[in-house]
Amino acid sequence: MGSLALTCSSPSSFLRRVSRANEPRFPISLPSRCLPRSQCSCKPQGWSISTSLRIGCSLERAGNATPKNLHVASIAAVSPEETIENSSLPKGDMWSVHKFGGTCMGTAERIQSVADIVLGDPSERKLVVVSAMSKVTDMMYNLVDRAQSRDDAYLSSLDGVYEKHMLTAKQLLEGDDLVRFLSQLHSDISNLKAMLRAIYIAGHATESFSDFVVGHGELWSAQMLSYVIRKSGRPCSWMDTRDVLIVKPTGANQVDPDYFESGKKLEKWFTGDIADTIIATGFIASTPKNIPTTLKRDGSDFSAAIMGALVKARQVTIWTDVDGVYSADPRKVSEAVILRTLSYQEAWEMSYFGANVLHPRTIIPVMKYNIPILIRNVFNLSAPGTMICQQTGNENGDENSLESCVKAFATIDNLALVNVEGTGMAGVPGTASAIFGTVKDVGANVIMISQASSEHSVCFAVPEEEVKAVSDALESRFRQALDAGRLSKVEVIHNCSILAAVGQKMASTPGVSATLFDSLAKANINVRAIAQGCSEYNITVVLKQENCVRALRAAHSRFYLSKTTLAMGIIGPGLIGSTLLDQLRDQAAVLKDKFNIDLRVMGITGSRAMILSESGIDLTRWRELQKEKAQAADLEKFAQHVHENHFFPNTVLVDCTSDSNVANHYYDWLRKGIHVITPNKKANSGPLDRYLKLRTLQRKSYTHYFYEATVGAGLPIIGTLQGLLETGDKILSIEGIFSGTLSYIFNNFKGTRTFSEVVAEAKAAGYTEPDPRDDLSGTDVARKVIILARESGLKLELSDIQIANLVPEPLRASSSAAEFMNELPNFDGDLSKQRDDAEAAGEVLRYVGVVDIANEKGIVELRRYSKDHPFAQLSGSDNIISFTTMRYKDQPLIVRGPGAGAEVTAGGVFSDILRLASYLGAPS
Ligand SMILES: NC(=O)C1=CN([C@@H]2O[C@H](COP(=O)(O)OP(=O)(O)OC[C@H]3O[C@@H](n4cnc5c(N)ncnc54)[C@H](O)[C@@H]3O)[C@@H](O)[C@H]2O)C=CC1
Ligand SMILES: N[C@@H](CC=O)C(=O)O
Ligand code: NA
Repeated sequence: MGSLALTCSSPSSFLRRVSRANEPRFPISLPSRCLPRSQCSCKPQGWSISTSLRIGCSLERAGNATPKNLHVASIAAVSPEETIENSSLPKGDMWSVHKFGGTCMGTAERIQSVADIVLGDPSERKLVVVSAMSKVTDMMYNLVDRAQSRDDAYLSSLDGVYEKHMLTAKQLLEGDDLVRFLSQLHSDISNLKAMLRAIYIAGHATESFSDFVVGHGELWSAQMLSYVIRKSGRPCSWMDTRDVLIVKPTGANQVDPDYFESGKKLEKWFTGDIADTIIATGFIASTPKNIPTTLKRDGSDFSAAIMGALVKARQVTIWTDVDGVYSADPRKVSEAVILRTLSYQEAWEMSYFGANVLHPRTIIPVMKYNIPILIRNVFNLSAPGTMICQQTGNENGDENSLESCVKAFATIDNLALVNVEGTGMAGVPGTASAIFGTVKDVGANVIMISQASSEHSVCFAVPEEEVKAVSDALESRFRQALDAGRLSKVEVIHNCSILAAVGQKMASTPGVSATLFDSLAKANINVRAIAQGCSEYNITVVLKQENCVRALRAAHSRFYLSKTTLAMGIIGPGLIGSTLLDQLRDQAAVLKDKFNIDLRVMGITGSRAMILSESGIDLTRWRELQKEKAQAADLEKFAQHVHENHFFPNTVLVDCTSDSNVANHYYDWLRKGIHVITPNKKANSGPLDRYLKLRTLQRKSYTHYFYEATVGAGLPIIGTLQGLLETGDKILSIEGIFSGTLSYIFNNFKGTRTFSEVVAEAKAAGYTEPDPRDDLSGTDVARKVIILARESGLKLELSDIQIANLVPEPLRASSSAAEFMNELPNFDGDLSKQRDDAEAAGEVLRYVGVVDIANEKGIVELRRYSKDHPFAQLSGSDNIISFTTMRYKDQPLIVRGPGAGAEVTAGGVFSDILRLASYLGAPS
């Protein structure tokens, strides 16, 4: 204790300060009035007046004398800012402050790397703040805990602490340096042993005892590093920040720096012979009474920021083990990116929301002086890091783009929402105060608050573990109001999370919240509460915890990447499914690069085996993987994996089977927010009530169900019909050749060819259903007729359709498709005769389906058409569908083209997938 503080803003605070700073060691008497500065002649016995830039005088203690009395010459009004402004620190070269955390100081090699970083940049003066070696602070706290619980193991733990530093020092130092360090270490350990023994006997450690013990980690790490730097020839001083940093406890495990006192102490410290490189201890400081204390947990960053402010550093660099601040927690969002810049406010908001950035209190000291903080990775020097600074200009490119105004997303889990509701709250002053007063009385921390201006309800979030006490207290506080009905309820919604979008420019950019909520709606996520302060640095939404990661991914991808990501599960890798997978493989890169659409197949399941992936199956190898890595198929597990266990917010299951059991799941999937795309006709042509339930659900949710390929494969049949209906046209009838298989068969069933021969050809070409009897029986066409009839508003069941069945009666019960194909040649005669009769009349046979809207019926039959009719002109597997409507009455609207086959069908499914992507926000 060498100097007294004589500056303050008022005589009374001066009195407090001097007496606090000096009692009980330096009893002083003070004049009732101070003289003007020019008249100062104070020189109490045993003290000298030292030069000071700030005030008329400050006093230095000479020798061991204690001042008998003290005459204060002047009192200047000096704020802490001025204190720092006028600091008499070495002027000229700028200082930069660097802080290396415990991980950076974890081993001898790492300490050496830190030294190399410091030595590698001779450009300016450096004040390097270091943490204890990793885990040491925990070890030290553990020592205290053990000692006060009278556990003898504190002694062996202390040996462990000694051992760790001794071994590290031996790896780093040699000769006199090593001897000096080890002797200091030894002496510190002996003192600690005595102190811990006292704690052991007392069975209790005061906070200052405990702070004194734990602070040793920093003392040792700082000394070791300074020896290492000196060893390389660079002059280096080391600073025990307990000699410099003065902090005042504020309760709640926090301290406030006393810049004024600290500035003075620092100034004093600099009067010695100080090198241009200083290694300082993080975390530790002294109280105004000179008692060792700490800046509390994670205090080294704070130390660096305070030192930065005290020396008016050009920059404070926080060295850590990540490349910088991410746009979202990279463990939850694989696409999270490192942010190049953040404003102080943004960094502040991010830290509040639990992002591992900086403690908000670290930002305060540097923000005051506009000192930038750079976060850098000690293990990756090539990464530029994240700069936290005052932001004015257009740091991220396009000032007005949504991407640049939302910087990052953060989440807080394990919250509960409390909703206090009732008509008796509106217009009653004091209700909010009574509610939050009650919450305060149980000591709960309110994380966010939302109240609509109708004032009928107040809702707020508190940590889950505090909600029981809060709701009990509210119920008891408002018992009378609840009984009288003025309050209707105190409701608790458990298992909630907060998602916050953070960004300073949100304040001036319209559409940010619309985009955020749109992304959540599209991911089928329900928002329970919303809060946005006037500062608009963040928009906070509360949602169920189980949706939180998906919400985070949806919002992040929508804003940050502006990329539409879709997690897909492919069910039924048969002809269509495998062709689709190959098309996806060939097109994925183009979609990603040119259209910003990222499609990931997270799983493929057949009826017996499935393969799953966390980040997307390599589609160049999916067939091999199916052999090597497959597990037993389980559709529930499959859907759950694709939906939940991935990094993408939007999920689509693509059903490429013809299985009605798979179709039975659509309702449940849509309800869970899983989009469904399919060429499988079973859902839309199955039981009418199931169909209507499914479509009702689809219409009222944001979840999509697309099935273009169920009719006419890739031809735009469903889309055309929907377009006509949605724009107000009225459908009169739909008539056409809906079966690629039957079109192919009758287009080629000419001359002397047999029916069975042409059927085999259609099957080989991939036009038929898995069992060709579905085509020949007319069932497949009837299903398409039903699909179009229902789409047009008719409520028909499959059994309502009259169908001409082409499967010979005896083969309808054949056990397999293969057996049927074997037997079919035996029944060629009948159809050959029908064909020959038609040909003789100048006509052709065509298998057609009709939706007759006026008569509310569907027909599927084999008809004869003259050779110049459009239906007679088809080739290959062409479908032809003619829509007669009020607008297209005289000339029907006709869609024609190949309506079956692997490529065109898979292409139709693929285009549904892209339609979904564009509904979800991909550029159209
Ligand atoms: N082939 C075509 O030209 C067209 C076909 N479609 C429809 O596409 C769908 C697929 O047809 P294809 O690929 O030709 O049939 P496919 O028989 O070649 O493929 C179906 C696949 O689904 C698998 N599967 C069956 N049940 C399953 C289950 N419960 N779980 C998982 N996998 C299961 C089968 O093992 C098979 O791999 C059918 O619904 C069909 O109606 C639609 C338009 C045109
Ligand atoms: N088997 C069907 C194909 C798809 O629906 C057909 O032949 O048209
Ligand atoms: Na189609």
